[in-house]
Amino acid sequence: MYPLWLFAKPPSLKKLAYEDYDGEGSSVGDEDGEQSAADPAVTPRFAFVTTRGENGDGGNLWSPKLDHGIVGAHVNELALSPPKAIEPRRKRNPRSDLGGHGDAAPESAKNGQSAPSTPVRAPKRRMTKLTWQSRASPDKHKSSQLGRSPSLTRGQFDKSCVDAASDVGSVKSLQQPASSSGMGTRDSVLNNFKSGPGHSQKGGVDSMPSTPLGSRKPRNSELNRSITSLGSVTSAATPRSAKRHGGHSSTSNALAAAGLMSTRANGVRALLQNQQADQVATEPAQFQLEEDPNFWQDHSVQVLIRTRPISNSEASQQGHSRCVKQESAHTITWIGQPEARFTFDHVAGESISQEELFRVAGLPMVENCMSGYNSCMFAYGQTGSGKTHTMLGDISDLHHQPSNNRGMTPRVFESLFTKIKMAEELQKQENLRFKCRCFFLEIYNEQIVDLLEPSSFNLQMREDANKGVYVEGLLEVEVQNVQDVIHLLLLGAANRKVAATNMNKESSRSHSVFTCTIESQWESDHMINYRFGRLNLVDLAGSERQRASGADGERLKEAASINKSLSTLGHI
Ligand SMILES: Nc1ncnc2c1ncn2[C@@H]1O[C@H](COP(=O)(O)OP(=O)(O)OP(=O)(O)O)[C@@H](O)[C@H]1O
Repeated sequence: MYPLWLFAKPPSLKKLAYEDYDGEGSSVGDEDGEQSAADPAVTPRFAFVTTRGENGDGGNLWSPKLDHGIVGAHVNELALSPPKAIEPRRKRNPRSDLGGHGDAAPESAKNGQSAPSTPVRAPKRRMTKLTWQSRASPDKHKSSQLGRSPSLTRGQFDKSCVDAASDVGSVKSLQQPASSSGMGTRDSVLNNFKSGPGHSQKGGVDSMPSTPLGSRKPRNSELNRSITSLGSVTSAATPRSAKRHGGHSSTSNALAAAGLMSTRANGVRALLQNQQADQVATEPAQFQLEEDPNFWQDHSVQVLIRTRPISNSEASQQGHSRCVKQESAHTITWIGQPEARFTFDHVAGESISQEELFRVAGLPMVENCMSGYNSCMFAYGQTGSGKTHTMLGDISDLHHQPSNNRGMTPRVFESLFTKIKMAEELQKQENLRFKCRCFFLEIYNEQIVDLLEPSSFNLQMREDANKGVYVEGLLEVEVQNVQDVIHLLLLGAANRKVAATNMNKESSRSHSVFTCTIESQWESDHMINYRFGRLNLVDLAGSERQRASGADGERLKEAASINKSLSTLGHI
């Protein structure tokens, strides 16, 4: 099951919302049936969501249809973080906290089997951190009457959390069949949802009306059209009424902002006339991202939204004013009509540095992987929103003069090898040794290509009783230090398919996956102990609308493949 997410599309906010409305766990779409939803079958641990700081045709959140509440988000990055489906770290043997090497694991663990000595418990399931709140909606009353909560839930990810319960320290555990965590999990998620907004740990659902589920069933046409062309994420999440009356906002310049929104809905025009828009400072308020280790221990999956700054060209075309404002470290508000507030686990403002982001999202993953937990971080979002910037960043001179703009991946490995060195030093007497192996692949036009050996293309995925799901013929390289990883990153980045589009002059045309298997062994009580953890860093290709990106010919074919595979993510 593990690699399936490579082809998958993280659920948009809309999908998350509709998933709960639907209440059946089946695929759903909007009235155009362009998008589907299902639980992602991976064990995502941390989710990024980033947004373009641009307010043109490809906005990032959709204006809600009043009687549906929130529709969706063109969420830009989803990255996943450490599994918490396991015994809380604070209860473990102190030695394991140094690198997680205190638990005696049997010899059988060597071949990728879980160490039975590690207790596993179901993860704490929590309600949404993705919520939507309507304020100053002229139809607020109507909305309540309809009894549809506009709140969003990230409950789908909870399934992954439960899956994560079984992936303690082993590759094998990642390979469970999807069915092993099927409806029961979803049911629990829905039950949680049904139990009301009070279960939300953070976020603005308090004022939400209670929500009867199942108010929206998927139609056949919706299901059939779930595989969509590029840009459908936006259009799928745009209410039909908005589409009908929307269109390009001629005055979208005024809304250029680091934000999440649809510029296609009437609300945008209304917004332009709204004096509130003037209140939005050109310089957004800044909030500190929380570095709260306990939070990570208690929650398996996190969604972080990152807003990128407006680029010079956007500023010259659209101006500097913003249409969203950040109200806290967890909420971001679109100042439209109706005003809409979105809540995430973390909101990273446009001023956040790569270093800060790494400390919040990357560091916990490193620690987790060293302790034998599988972790995954992936970036999802619209083209040009900053996924590659976040995941890879500036890796031009990493050997000699690392740039402050280097992204998550190089930082994760810098930290990993520093920690490995320390742990090996600390547990010298136990003869602790780490071994790391990496592969780097891309999925381009629905084909798997080895980025470290580009002559190997159209690689096949296989399933094996021992190895689980794997890509046949993929080169896996042992790395001993951060320089080795940098070498692989540079090699892979050079081989990755990139092309210029109207929306991004270096647009990734493929999904890339950098995976490192971290294996450790040490001796204690006359036994050899083994531990495995896997770290997946994924930079998905961006969703785009053909009209906005200007893709044609080969670019258009790529775009269709990208969108198809992103949509497929929703089926897993
Ligand atoms: N947080 C940021 N700060 C400064 N510049 C950024 C930031 N995020 C993105 N950018 C810049 O925006 C441009 C587009 O970013 P990037 O290529 O990472 O987008 P993307 O989401 O990966 O797009 P695609 O899906 O088309 O590959 C790049 O020039 C990048 O340097």
